[in-house]
Amino acid sequence: MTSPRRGAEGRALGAPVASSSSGRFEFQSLLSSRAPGADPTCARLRASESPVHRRGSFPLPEEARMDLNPSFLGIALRSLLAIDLWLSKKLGVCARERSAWGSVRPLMKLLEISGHGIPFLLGTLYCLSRSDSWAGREVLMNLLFALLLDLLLVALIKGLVRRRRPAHNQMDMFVTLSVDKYSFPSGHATRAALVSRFILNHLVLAIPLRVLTVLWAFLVGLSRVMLGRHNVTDVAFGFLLGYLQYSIVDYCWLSPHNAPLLFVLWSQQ
Ligand SMILES: CC(C)=CCC/C(C)=C/COP(=O)(O)O
Repeated sequence: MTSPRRGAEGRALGAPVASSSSGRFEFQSLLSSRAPGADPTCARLRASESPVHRRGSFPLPEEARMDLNPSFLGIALRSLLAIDLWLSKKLGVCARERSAWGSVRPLMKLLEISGHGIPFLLGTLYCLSRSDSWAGREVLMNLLFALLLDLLLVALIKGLVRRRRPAHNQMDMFVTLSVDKYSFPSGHATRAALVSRFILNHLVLAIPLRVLTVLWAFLVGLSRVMLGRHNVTDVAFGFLLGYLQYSIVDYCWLSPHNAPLLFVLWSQQ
């Protein structure tokens, strides 16, 4: 086995793990591409920049490890991305009418509408206008705040990340915003996680209804991938974001005590 000191010299480190049969092919190729011989310009720069080299010695093993870490992270991220794309394509079985599960597409589109922002916003506004109790108004006001916060955060992240929707997606969605051409994170998944956590915390429901609420959120997320709208990671991150958004709403909970003006104004409508 190569000693760490010898490993830090570059080429020599890669050589002993050259065999792909040893199961270390990627590791070896990673080291080779990092080796001074692989890129002479880079090698010169790295050698002259290294404080250890200036002292006329070899880099310490720790330094070599730090140098390699970003590449391991890069490889891990690229692998995750490749798995994500492969799995998302495999699961996109309702992306088109003639896809393998094309006949289930209408059901998936129903789930899509059930998690859309418009029915939730209109429904909350309607209930607010009909509510005659302060307690009910307080919960609905916070639900409205949660839905608006969700739209804002998702639009912000989609605009920043700008990940394209999967190539197999058919862009035939019901009312979208301009950022909805991007897919990360899934707005349906954030809303499903946020609303279901909100419902579970503020409505007194029998166990079967609580289970149904969680199942609905899960199915909304799954339908995004099956319809080919999203990759798996868009939905997974969406669930996480929606879950965290509820914590923000809970922390900033609006009440007649901390936002009296809002409640007075609304009751005068
Ligand atoms: C127009 C309004 C009020 C909301 C847009 C809702 C929408 C279309 C979100 C996109 O969801 P995905 O990111 O899951 O595709």
